[in-house]
Amino acid sequence: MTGAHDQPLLSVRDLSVRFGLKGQRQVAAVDEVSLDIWPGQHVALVGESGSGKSVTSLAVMGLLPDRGVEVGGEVLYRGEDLLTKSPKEMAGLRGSEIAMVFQDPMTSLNPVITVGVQLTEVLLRHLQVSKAEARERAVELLGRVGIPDPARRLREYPHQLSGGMRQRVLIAIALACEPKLLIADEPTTALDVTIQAQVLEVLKDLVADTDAALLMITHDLGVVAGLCDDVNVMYSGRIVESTNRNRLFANPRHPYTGGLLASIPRLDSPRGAPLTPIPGSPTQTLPWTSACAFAPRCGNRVEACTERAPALEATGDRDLRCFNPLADADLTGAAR
Ligand SMILES: Nc1ncnc2c1ncn2[C@@H]1O[C@H](COP(=O)(O)OP(=O)(O)OP(=O)(O)O)[C@@H](O)[C@H]1O
Repeated sequence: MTGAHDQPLLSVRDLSVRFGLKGQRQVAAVDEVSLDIWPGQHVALVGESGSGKSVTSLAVMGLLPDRGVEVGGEVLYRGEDLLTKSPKEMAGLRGSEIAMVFQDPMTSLNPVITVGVQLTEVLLRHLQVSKAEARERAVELLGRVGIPDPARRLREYPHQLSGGMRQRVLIAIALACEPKLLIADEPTTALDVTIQAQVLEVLKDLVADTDAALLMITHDLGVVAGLCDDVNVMYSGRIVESTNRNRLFANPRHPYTGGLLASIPRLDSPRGAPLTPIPGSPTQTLPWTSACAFAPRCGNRVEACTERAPALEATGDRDLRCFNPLADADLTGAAR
């Protein structure tokens, strides 16, 4: 593997993940997904529940189940395809090169092992350090993620910590070995709104301190705003719009992106102004094979949308999968 900055750190090429046995009905959870993350870059994968974000991250981490799943395409990490690595090789990369923070700290942390043991375990497995050095580093890490009295907290069990603290512990564990790539899957969804902001701040600082690249997986474009350089919007397993954050926020072109943006609360909107939800639900999708999956919910729908699938096309300042995109800064087109 090379360490050069002349290639993306992670390059996902035409990834597809199908659940179900061959020859039987298969569900395409992820299809035609391509994205690049350069060293130190922060990239978001955004979409509603069930759009395939988590499955994409599990494929990158080599954590999909062995059976009943068919994975296609390439996941190039520093130019080497992770999909061809053995489970042992992937276990070696996880934690040291690529780490992940999951949504729910209660299920990611082992409830019967102290926080200290869980944190030092990672350090001992991946770094050439003694037990005493690992403990010292664990105390330092807990301090860095803003946990008061870290030496005492190390002796505690996950249930003795608040939700926000548990999520900070998970961030500390993920960044313990200074991975080059951190994948954060809805890291603040399970937390109260005020705690969410604090935890995001901790994550942002630590990622910046360690110069890690970040893949942020979220349904919330608000989370993306202060954190990510590039944004990939996913709908029903495919990327529908992909561009730089500022362009996406100033001028969403896919009606689904427009809908996502219109549904986040804004500080500059008048008091009491209603939010505009995207009509329908993600269950109202059409198969991508013969239509645009978003068509049943789309206010910009034209005839072609239910006749054939739009391809993801480079349109100058972004990649877009849409027959009738929104005009400049038109946020109203998504809601009918
Ligand atoms: N083990 C599995 N077997 C069958 N289908 C699965 C499996 N895991 C996920 N799926 C399906 O894949 C699709 C994408 O799921 P995924 O969890 O990636 O969505 P998501 O966008 O991350 O949503 P959420 O935010 O709710 O986790 C869904 O339709 C889901 O039902």
